[in-house]
Amino acid sequence: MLSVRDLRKSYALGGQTLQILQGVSFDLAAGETLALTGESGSGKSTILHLVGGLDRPDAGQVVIDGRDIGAMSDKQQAQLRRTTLGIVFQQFNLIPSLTVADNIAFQARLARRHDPSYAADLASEMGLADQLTKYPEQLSGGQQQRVAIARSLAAKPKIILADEPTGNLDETSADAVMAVMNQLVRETGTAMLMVTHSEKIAHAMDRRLHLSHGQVA
Ligand SMILES: Nc1ncnc2c1ncn2[C@@H]1O[C@H](COP(=O)(O)OP(=O)(O)OP(=O)(O)O)[C@@H](O)[C@H]1O
Repeated sequence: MLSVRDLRKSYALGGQTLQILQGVSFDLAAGETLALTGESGSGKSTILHLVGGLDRPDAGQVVIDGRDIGAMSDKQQAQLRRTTLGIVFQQFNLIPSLTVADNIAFQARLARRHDPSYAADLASEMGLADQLTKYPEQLSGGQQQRVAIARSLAAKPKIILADEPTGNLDETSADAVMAVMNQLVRETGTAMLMVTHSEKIAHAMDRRLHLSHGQVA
């Protein structure tokens, strides 16, 4: 479902070059869940951005569902993101002028896969049933995070890319949200690549990829 080969990425900072990824390779099978761990600054979010086509690598290859994203235009990558990927990043990127219900449906509508009853079920499993007519600014950070998770799942993607999706939640809510995410990805055969600092969450996933010094340790 996802194949990453020899991915390299550096950033220029104040006349210096920071080598962040120095040849990272891994695969993610359909339906598999993979935890991405490593110390702060090790390049975990950078990998998610490169896999999601939000940034381009210096070298290396990302193949999603058989398609090499490096060979695609920005427009083609955006199309692939809409149809194949569910993205939950640290900034939730909710649309302020849309209600919670419309935010949850947003990506599914773009992908022409909006299923109102599935979206409503997701909202209630995420504890958002009473929030559907509110706007993002009226929600807490943890509620906004759950809207972003529900939005990514509602579009029934093949792969979910998630960057610490429960980072803003207390432990009980985080456990509940992770349980729903794990159950749904298993039921629907969705693959998931998730950055986490939590041992408990990493442990509950099929496999772990630990980054250290720019490489898979
Ligand atoms: N656009 C950028 N320009 C310069 N440096 C950057 C840029 N984006 C990331 N970096 C640097 O690259 C390194 C890796 O960042 P990244 O966000 O991928 O780490 P991370 O493992 O996700 O960290 P955390 O666990 O703290 O979220 C960091 O040192 C960061 O400062």
